[in-house]
Amino acid sequence: MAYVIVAVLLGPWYALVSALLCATGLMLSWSSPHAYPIFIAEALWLGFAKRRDIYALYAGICYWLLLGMPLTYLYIGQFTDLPREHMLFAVIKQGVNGLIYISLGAVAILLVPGFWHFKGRLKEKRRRNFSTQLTYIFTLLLTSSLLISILVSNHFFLDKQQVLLKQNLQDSANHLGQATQNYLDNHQTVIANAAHWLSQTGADEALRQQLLSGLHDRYPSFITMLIANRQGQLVAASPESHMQDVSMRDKQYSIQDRPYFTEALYNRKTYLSSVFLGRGFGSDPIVAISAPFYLGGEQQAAGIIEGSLDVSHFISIEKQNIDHQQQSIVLIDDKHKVIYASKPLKLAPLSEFNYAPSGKSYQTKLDMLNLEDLSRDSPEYIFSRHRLDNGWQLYVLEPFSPLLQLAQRLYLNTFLILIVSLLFAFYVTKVVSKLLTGPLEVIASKFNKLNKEEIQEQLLDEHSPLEVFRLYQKLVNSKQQLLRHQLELEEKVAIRTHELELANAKLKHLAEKDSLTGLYNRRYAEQRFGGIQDFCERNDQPIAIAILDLDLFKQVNDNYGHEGGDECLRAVAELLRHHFCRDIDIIARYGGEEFILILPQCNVLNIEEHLEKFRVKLTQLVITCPQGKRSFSITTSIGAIVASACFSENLEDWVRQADINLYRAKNAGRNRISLSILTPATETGTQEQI
Ligand SMILES: Nc1nc2c(ncn2[C@@H]2O[C@H](COP(=O)(O)OP(=O)(O)OP(=O)(O)O)[C@@H](O)[C@H]2O)c(=O)[nH]1
Repeated sequence: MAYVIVAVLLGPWYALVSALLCATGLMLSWSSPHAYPIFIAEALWLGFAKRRDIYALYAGICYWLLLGMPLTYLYIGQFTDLPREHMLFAVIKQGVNGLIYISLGAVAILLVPGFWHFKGRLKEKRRRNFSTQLTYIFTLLLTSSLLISILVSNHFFLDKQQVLLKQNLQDSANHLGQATQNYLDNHQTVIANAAHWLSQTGADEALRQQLLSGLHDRYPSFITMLIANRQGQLVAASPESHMQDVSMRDKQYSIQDRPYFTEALYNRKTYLSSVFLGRGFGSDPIVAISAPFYLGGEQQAAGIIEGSLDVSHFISIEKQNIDHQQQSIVLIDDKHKVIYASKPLKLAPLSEFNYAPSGKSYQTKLDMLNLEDLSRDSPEYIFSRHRLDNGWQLYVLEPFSPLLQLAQRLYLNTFLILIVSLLFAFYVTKVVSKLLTGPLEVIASKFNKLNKEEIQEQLLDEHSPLEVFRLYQKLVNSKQQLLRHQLELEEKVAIRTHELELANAKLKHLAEKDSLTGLYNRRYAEQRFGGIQDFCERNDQPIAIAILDLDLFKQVNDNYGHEGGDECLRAVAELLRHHFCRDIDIIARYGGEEFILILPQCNVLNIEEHLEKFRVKLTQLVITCPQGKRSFSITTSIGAIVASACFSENLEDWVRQADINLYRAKNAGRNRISLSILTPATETGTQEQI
């Protein structure tokens, strides 16, 4: 968890250091270096995944499936003694463990305040959509809670199974141990009673044989029985045929060297031997029970009676364990030699009972052993033992593999449940996020192009959450208000624009026109002349410029007042507008009682006539003074020139020439026209007047 958190918060290189420390700790605790490659690779993987802004859990799942589990498999196969059939389990367990600590680390990161997050080397953070975020959080919580709950319940279940198993084994060991004890005690009592009976009945050999055969019939667990005298010579045997076999084979046959003989005779007690191979009557593994008998009140024993227990008869003990058929038993004597062992164990009687303690690789408190040397494929057993009064031990063994298989099944189920749950989580989250974000997306897309009519329509269906519906209503209200404001604004702008246009027109009028006469002013005439001259020059056309100066205007003012003068100026202007009515002509008030006419593209031949007509019209014009209703007329002197447009681009040059003519006209007696047509020769300096 430590290096998962470091990888996500601080990036791959800090994670590498952290994983080194963590793996060292694990190595010291497990004495296994496998943590180094697996966890260092994992830390780097998670760190680099973070740089690509991949969620830790998704990166972790990929790591364990693609690298972590294969690496674990290789490691277990190469460097451990784990039986092959448990490898898959170990690999899955490691993968599940990996997912647990990654998901816990990822949950912890969710709780870490934002300012701890390392952003220095991070590539630009992608903005994730709601569905992706929801899927991750849902998957993370599901994975961590599911894994923890399943593993905790598995743990308790397996723990309970182990306790039950241990208890069963203990019960079986106690029960079967007690049964073995009773079995031995019974047979020892039989031999002791027989010895007592021999002591009572005296030395009649025929009677002894009869007793022995009768006893043997009643206790078939004895494979053979015998009675020997103090010298170790047989006096009776059962089956009786053994007696003839022995006497025929060796007249001097004696059992003096047998422990069951010496122990019983000299120590004068009922004796139970360890397991040994019989000789004389056969060569079966047997346990001898012997007891001394006495004759005629002698202190010394007169001989012994002995019964050889057939060790295979201990199967009767095993049969008592009918309820636990999976359990096996091993009965060993005080020298650790096998007296009896259940068939599946394949332990021969008299073999050394060697076993190695095992189970270190499993987290279990059960007592476990391995019957052979701890090698890969040797079966492991859980065991319990019972010590008998004579030092013998009864082991009850149960194979460990069913419990292990149960644990494996649980882990495999956990793994499968996890995968199914993840798929389910993806599906559910998609549905949920669609339920949540669908209406928002509809609102977002529709509001983009929403107009007033569309707002009235109901866009959201009845499944949309209340909060989203309220948001929708607020947006609709806002949009309606906005549209209202927009309309009001548009109206205001239209009014303002109209006012502005009027003001502009007024300004333009003021800037271009003469307020008294309504004609263009001098400034306008000067501005326009450049364009007109340029146009005519390119088309090689002449321009006529005429300056009109009203004659003796001062007298008009004097005689009729300024109102009369102004009215006169307005009347002249009106007449000018009517007479020079071509669109391209420019008529402007040049100053005081002076007017200028700019007449482009004029006909040189009839321009004078045109001016003359105006002059005559003016003389005929009757001007009525607004005050006093007196009428008068006026004349004008006109100085004009006609020249090619290339004469000059400055109006002043043209006006200067026209002024000269005006001066001439004034001097010549006023009310006349003085016109010059400037030819190229005259344009350079001299004038030619026509
Ligand atoms: N009423 C009125 N008089 C103006 C206006 N502008 C100039 N005047 C007068 O026009 C008169 C021009 O007189 P002058 O320049 O002496 O010339 P004139 O009396 O016309 O004599 P000649 O030009 O030599 O024929 C002056 O008395 C100016 O006051 C105007 O806008 N209105």
